[in-house]
This record gives sequence, C-alpha cells and structure tokens, in this order.
Amino acid sequence: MMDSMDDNHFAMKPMLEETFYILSKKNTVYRVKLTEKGLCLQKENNGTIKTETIALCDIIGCRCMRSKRRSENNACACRPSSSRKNDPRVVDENSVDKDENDISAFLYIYAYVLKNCKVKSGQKRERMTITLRFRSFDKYDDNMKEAQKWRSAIKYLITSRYSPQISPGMSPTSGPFESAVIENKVFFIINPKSGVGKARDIFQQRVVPILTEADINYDIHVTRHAQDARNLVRSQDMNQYGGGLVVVGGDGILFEVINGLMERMDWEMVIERIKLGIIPCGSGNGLAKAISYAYNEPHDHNPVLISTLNVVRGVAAPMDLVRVQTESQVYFSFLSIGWGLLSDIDVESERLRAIGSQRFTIWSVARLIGLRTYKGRLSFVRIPADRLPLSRNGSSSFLSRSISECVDVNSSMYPSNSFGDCLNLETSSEVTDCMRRRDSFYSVASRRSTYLSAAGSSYQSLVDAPASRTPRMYGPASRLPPLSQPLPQDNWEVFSGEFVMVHAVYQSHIAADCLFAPDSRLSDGVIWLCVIKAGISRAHLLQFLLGLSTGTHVNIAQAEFIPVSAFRLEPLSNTSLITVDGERINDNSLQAEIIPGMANVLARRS
Ligand SMILES: Nc1ncnc2c1ncn2[C@@H]1O[C@H](COP(=O)(O)OP(=O)(O)OP(=O)(O)O)[C@@H](O)[C@H]1O
Repeated sequence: MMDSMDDNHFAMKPMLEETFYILSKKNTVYRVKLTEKGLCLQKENNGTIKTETIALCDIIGCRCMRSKRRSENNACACRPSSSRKNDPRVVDENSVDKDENDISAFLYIYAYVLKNCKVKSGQKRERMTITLRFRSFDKYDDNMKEAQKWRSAIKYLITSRYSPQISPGMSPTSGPFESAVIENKVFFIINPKSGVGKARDIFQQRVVPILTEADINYDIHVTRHAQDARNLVRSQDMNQYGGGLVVVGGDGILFEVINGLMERMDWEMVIERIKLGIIPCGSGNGLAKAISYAYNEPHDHNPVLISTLNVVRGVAAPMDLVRVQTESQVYFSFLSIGWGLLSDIDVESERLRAIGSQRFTIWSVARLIGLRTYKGRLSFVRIPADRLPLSRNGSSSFLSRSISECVDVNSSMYPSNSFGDCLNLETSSEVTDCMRRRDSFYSVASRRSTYLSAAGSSYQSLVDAPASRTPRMYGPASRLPPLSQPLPQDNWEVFSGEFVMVHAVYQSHIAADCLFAPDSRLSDGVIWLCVIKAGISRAHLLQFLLGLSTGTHVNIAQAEFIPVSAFRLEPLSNTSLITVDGERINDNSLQAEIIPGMANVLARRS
C-alpha cells in the first residue's frame, strides 16, 4: 500500500509500540510505532521489511470505537464501502447498538496525505484512515484502555504542535488574554450568497466531516445580509474563539470581518490573538490561494479541503494589513486596492455573479474592447531594492523581470500509494473496513454547539443594508499626513497623468487564478503597486491580462511594478471606481500604508 521508506524515523524512540496483523495477508506483520514525528508502520512480509511514515502534521484526529451489534437490518451494510458513510461495523463506545460480545476496541486515525496526481502533474491531499483493532486482552475494557492510550498520545502530539494557548480544543494556560479565554472553539461565519451561493452546502458536506474527524468544537453564524458579519464581530464575545474566526465565503466577507474587529475597543488584543481563516466559496478567493501558495500546499485540486485542514491544524501565520484612509473613512485591507481596469472588471461583472469566476474573463474582454483611461495623481514611498525581502527563488521577479513560476510542492512521501484507501490493522486476526464519516449540522457526532439559523436570509447590496450610525474605527495611528494635506517632498515620488489602471497588491494572489504579485509573501511589509499608464496598446494589455494567471504579466514592459510602503491616489475624474479587497468604496481619493504582520491567518505552517 505505501512504499515510502523512513528508517531513521522508525529508529526514533517510540512513545507507543504495538504489533498488528492483517488476516487477508498471511505472514504479514505490522509493527506500529508512535513517535514525535508521526505514525511509523514497519511491514514485515516473508523477511522483507518496509518502513512507512504518516507524518504527524498530516494526522488531524482519531477516535475510539467498538463493534456494532449485527442485526438483520444492518447485515448488508457490513460489506466494504467506499462512500463517506459511517463504518457500519463500529459505533461509539456508549452506543446502544454496541456488540457486547466483541471484546475488540478500534482506533480510527484520520490523516490527509500528499499524493501525486495521476492526470495533471503535481500533487493533492487525500484522506487516509488507519484502523487499529485492539484485542490482545480478554476483556473489552482492557482493550479499550489500550486504544484510549494510543488516542491520548496521538491527541497530545497533535495539540502540542500548536501554540498551547490558542490551539483548537485546548484550554489556554497563561497570559492576560489567555486567562480570559474559556474555550478554544472555532467560529464559522458563512455567507450563503458568496460565489454561486453554495457556501452553506459546501460547509455541511465538505467541511463538517473534517471538523468532526478532528474533534473541533465550533459555532456557526449564517449571514442574513451584507454587513451582518461586520456588525456581529464588532460586539461578539471573542474570548471563546481561540480556535479561530473563519469565514466560509469570499474575500469580501473576510474584509467585513476584519473591519468589524477593528471597530472594537479591544481591537489590539483581538487582532493579535484571534486567528483568521477562510474556506473559499466566493468568486475570487485570492487570500485562500495566497495562503496555500505561501506554504506550498497543493491548493487547486481541492481548495476547500486544503483550507479546512489549515483550520483544523490551528497554526497561525502573521499577515500584513494595509490601513486605508479615504476622505470619509478608514478601512483595513488584506488583499488589494484597485483603480481603473481591474476594479471596473471586478465591480461591473457583478451582474454575472451566477456564472462564478468566469465572469471576470467575460468582462475583461468587454473592458478591453471599450478601453477607458482615467486622469489622476499617484504618489508613493518606494522601498529600495536592497531593503526588499528575498523572493521565493532568491531574487525579485519584478525587479529582474524574470518569470517566477509557482514553486512545486514538496515531493511526495508516498509516491505510489493509493490513499483514500484505508489501512486496517489489528492486534489479532480480523480485518475491518475503513470509516468514511459524513456529518451534518444535525448530527449527534458533531461538536457544533450553536447554530444561528439564516431563515429569511436575503441578498442585499451594501447600499440596501440596514442603515446604522457609522461606528468608530480604531487601529494603529497613521504615520502619513492627513489626506487633505500635501505630502512631504523628500521621499515621495509622483506620477501624474492618464492611467489605464493602478492596482496595489500585498498578497501573491488577488483571485485563485490570478498570480498578481509572485514575490509577495503573507507578511513581508511590501505593497506592490502595478501602474499602467495610458498609451499601452490593446495587444500589450491583452498580453497583460492573459499573463495574470501564471504571473508572466510582470514581464510586460508597459506595466510598472513598484514596491512601496505607502501611497496616495488622487483620481481627478469622479467617474472612476475604487475597490478595496474587491469591494467598491464610495470615496474618490485615498492613501494607504502597510502594517507588517498585523493579523494572523490559519495556515499550514510547519
Ligand atoms: N446573506 C447575505 N446576503 C447578501 N449579501 C451578503 C450576505 N452576507 C454577506 N454579503 C455580502 O456579500 C458580498 C460578497 O461576499 P463574498 O466575498 O463572500 O463573495 P464573493 O464576492 O463571491 O467572493 P470574492 O470576494 O472572493 O470575489 C460581501 O460584500 C458581503 O457584504
């Protein structure tokens, strides 16, 4: 089944060790060891020894079960099944359906391991279940004790890899915020209207089963209208959500959440301590892709899975925010600020929302045909090349104009495994089937504790949202002069004239299929300003737009990429649109400055 060798790992001092057998394979013995690196399986077959490892960082949880009583009704369900249904042979320890005559205890271990894709080159993550059946003892209680010992050790190893204060399912122990935290739940905010409107189904069908496997305790809120998430997080008690505040939707709903948090008086503590997450269900989904790109995770095959695994692992990585000052408001942005071509496409294609991310392609063609230019002034503080962080390949692709390719994910530990299969091992003689569990909002196994119904949810645009007094925005003070005052002359450069677009980006991706700033990292303190002035030919512009998916647009000479720490944009025409994180804002001028590593996002960070 697995052929990856890891003898060094097997030689590590094990925390637990046991020998298991597989009935169907005579003369095959598995010596299973649990070490700090993960689960080592040493297979001995007719004198041949193979050692395989399931890395701890790939294991998300485990669960003890016992045999289910067999009845005529469920007899047929005992056949092996590849569906995501509960294993019909086992039940929870306290179930009324348990088989009192079977003394075995089962431990199900859930892992999501890297696997090479057969069709496309690259990798993906696939679910793997390892079933250990304990029946060396004569009594069920003793076998269950043994299974529990393994479960506790695995759980301990999983949780100790996070920061102990803020990992899901664990109670924090020290510090001012931690002592206030009573529970480390995850709070999911679902936008049922994001993307093509499938967020709720995606959460129920693809996220909840993984949360259940990982034993994550969580609450849910389904938004009812635009600004609902923002209003909620502004006043919500966050002390219990040490596991994370996760949006199930697009970048727009995360923008609402971040800005809602910044409207809290305790913003500083909350933004520092709360881990933000995103399960991509929107149209653009730039941040989810940027997080995977930063940590070389194989995102495209299954973005929802990869992002959910980030949540259950519970590890946070710092992320830059940008403080945006307009004539009337302050915003905190994590992705981009746009003016001109790309913002027009983003906002105007909204009417094609029903067709998903294709709307951007269709509208790009339309805008290219009816190309517009806008008058304005752009001022910025350039970051000198010697102060730029090194790119992923050791240089700056923008400065050298070399194409930065996506870095391949690490080579697979299991190149020829058929994961998605299960490995069933036992201390004596029978083989069990895999357990592919499915859960729902209403499942008893689910640890969901609050479900705020979205009955009456309606689609409302920002302008239709219920009117309320504008709350005060807190956050770090600006280092820039007020927008109404002139900028200092010394370190500010100025471009004036006609522009096709200005797009300021601080993550690698502004949409899942748009590698806008290949060298950008989650927390590098750099805003990449892409400036295209009037005069560019349509052919070059087309080349630019086509290159966005791979990052080759950085080679178009007419598109300048400037690393900056702050900028001011003053459009001189009031017909132009400005977007912040893809959301349209109503003001005409703005200035922005980067605040390095201000927020924390859930990411697969080793
Ligand atoms: N229940 C709701 N009904 C209508 N609009 C909502 C609701 N909840 C949130 N919104 C608004 O929907 C907008 C879009 O949401 P979201 O970002 O989740 O999806 P998207 O725009 O499809 O994705 P992306 O931002 O990645 O392109 C947000 O501006 C948000 O304010």
